[in-house]
Amino acid sequence: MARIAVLGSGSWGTAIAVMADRHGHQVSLWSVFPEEVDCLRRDREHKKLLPGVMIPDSVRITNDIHTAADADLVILAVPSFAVRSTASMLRKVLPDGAVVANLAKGFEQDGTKRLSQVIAEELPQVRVVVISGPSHAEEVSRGIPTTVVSASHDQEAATLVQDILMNPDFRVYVNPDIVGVELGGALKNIVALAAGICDGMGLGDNTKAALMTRGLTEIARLGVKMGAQTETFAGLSGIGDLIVTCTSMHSRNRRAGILMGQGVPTKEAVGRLSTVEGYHATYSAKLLSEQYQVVMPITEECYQVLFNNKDPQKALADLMVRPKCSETEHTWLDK
Ligand SMILES: NC(=O)C1=CN([C@@H]2O[C@H](COP(=O)(O)OP(=O)(O)OC[C@H]3O[C@@H](n4cnc5c(N)ncnc54)[C@H](O)[C@@H]3O)[C@@H](O)[C@H]2O)C=CC1
Ligand SMILES: O=C(CO)COP(=O)(O)O
Repeated sequence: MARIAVLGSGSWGTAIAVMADRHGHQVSLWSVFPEEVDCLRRDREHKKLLPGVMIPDSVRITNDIHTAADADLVILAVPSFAVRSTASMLRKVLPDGAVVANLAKGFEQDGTKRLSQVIAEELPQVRVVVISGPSHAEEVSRGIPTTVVSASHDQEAATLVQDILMNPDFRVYVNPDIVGVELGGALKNIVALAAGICDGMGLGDNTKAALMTRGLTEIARLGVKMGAQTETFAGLSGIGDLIVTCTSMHSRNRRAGILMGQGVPTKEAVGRLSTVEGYHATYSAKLLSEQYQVVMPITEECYQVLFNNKDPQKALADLMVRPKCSETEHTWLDK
């Protein structure tokens, strides 16, 4: 039995808390919002973000960040925009060597920092782990078999997360390639948005398969330039998460894309869902593609659609008539 502090009580935080409690751990679930804590304590259910999943009485719901102080494992489950502010609240709370596992998939908002870098800046005393992979909260909370990756520069910390969280419904692999695992999780959301747009436009399976495949190619191209291992993108946090997010109706990124493909303006579509990380990730990925001089045509077209009001039909047409190239040629336009 481990003491686990889950910070962030949206759909993913609640799902992980419920799963860990089911497997005998002592779990606390924290929210920065007193109103959210009140609702969760009253209903024992997150009616808005994870309806139908009861939170057992054994999960301690709290607004006190100090509950994280003596946890064996601290899990950050807030959206990427809130990772820095939440981590900074922990600065005086967590002891040296504490293990902090991040669940958010994205970048620092309006910037290019990976979230593990943000956490390390705010919490230099802790060991940072990233948990990523195909794992919709709606399924994990119900015990549907799921696999994820635990990645860290500190193998002992990655293995501790594996030891604590792994159970017969939730299989955890370790991977030392934190850069690749983190980038796969953050960048697949852009492709999921694009896949949703294609679905909303009524396009076919061929188009979606092409987007997913070429999307992964450009994710890996950027990732390798940033120091990731190519093989990681063929794993759970790469193609695995890309598949689930581009095909599942649980995905908020895909659902926002579907609305956009049906003609709903970008801001309205994104605003209708609770957290659409792909919107912000597109902005960050565009900056990264420029910084690392990597050609990312799907990201570029997504950026134009999301931030410059480009018609998705025109974006797709422009992708189809790009200059001829070889499928395996990765650097044909790189400087
Ligand atoms: N929902 C899912 O199935 C999965 C989500 N993720 C990632 O987990 C992260 C969190 O996503 P969800 O739980 O789905 O979001 P959500 O929209 O369901 O929940 C958001 C929660 O974050 C917290 N929060 C919001 N603003 C905050 C702030 N300023 N400071 C501190 N806490 C704040 C609140 O507790 C809120 O309920 C995202 O990066 C997402 O990509 C990753 C894998 C699966
Ligand atoms: O990352 C996820 C599943 O692995 C969740 O995807 P969405 O944020 O699109 O819902």
